[in-house]
Amino acid sequence: MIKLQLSLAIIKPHTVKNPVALSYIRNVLKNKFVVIKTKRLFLDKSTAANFYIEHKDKFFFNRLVTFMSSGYIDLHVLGHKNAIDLWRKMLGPTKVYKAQFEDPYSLRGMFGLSDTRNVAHGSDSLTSAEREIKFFFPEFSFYEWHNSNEELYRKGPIIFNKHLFQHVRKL
Ligand SMILES: Nc1ccn([C@@H]2O[C@H](COP(=O)(O)OP(=O)(O)OP(=O)(O)O)[C@@H](O)[C@H]2O)c(=O)n1
Ligand SMILES: Nc1ncnc2c1ncn2[C@@H]1O[C@H](COP(=O)(O)OP(=O)(O)O)[C@@H](O)[C@H]1O
Ligand SMILES: [Mg+2]
Repeated sequence: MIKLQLSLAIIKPHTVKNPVALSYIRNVLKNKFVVIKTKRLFLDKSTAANFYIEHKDKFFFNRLVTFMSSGYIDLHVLGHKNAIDLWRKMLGPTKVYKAQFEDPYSLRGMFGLSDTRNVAHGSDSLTSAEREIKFFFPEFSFYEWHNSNEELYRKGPIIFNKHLFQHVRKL
């Protein structure tokens, strides 16, 4: 038995504004993952800076923070037995030319505009997934997830609620 792992996906502002990319990506999320939580936010600069604090000394930090607070973002907590690696594999390489050259049908290969505007974010480890989910969903209980919800989502039955853009238990 392999338990569902959680990852955080963030659909970045330029993608939320692109109906073709957004509907393609939503279709992937809905069909390949269990979507546990979804919400749309407009970040202010200081929240975006806190989220990306590990990059504070990089040359691209300022443009990254400005970009991430330039429009709505969609947050999705994804469940899958291999959620972290699978979502990052679907994203493809961080840098747009590398993505286009090495993995043209990855999401970044297809929809990336630049190294900053590279479609979406994905947690890169178990530790960062937990930090990032807590960052945007402070009410999310990891205790409850591990002790009851994980099994309920894994064994089902679940249905997809398209208004919430979440899978929910079928009662
Ligand atoms: N000090 C720098 C500045 C830029 N670059 C690289 O140079 C390329 C072009 O970057 P940029 O000017 O940032 O492209 P933009 O189209 O302006 O994209 P964005 O602002 O969305 O990042 C990118 O591969 C970037 O990683 C770099 O390696 N070192
Ligand atoms: N060389 C770069 N030039 C511009 N922006 C960058 C560059 N590297 C990373 N970024 C931006 O910072 C974000 C975080 O970087 P990083 O954590 O290294 O990549 P990833 O999102 O693939 O985990 C990237 O998704 C991208 O938006
Ligand atoms: Mg990263």
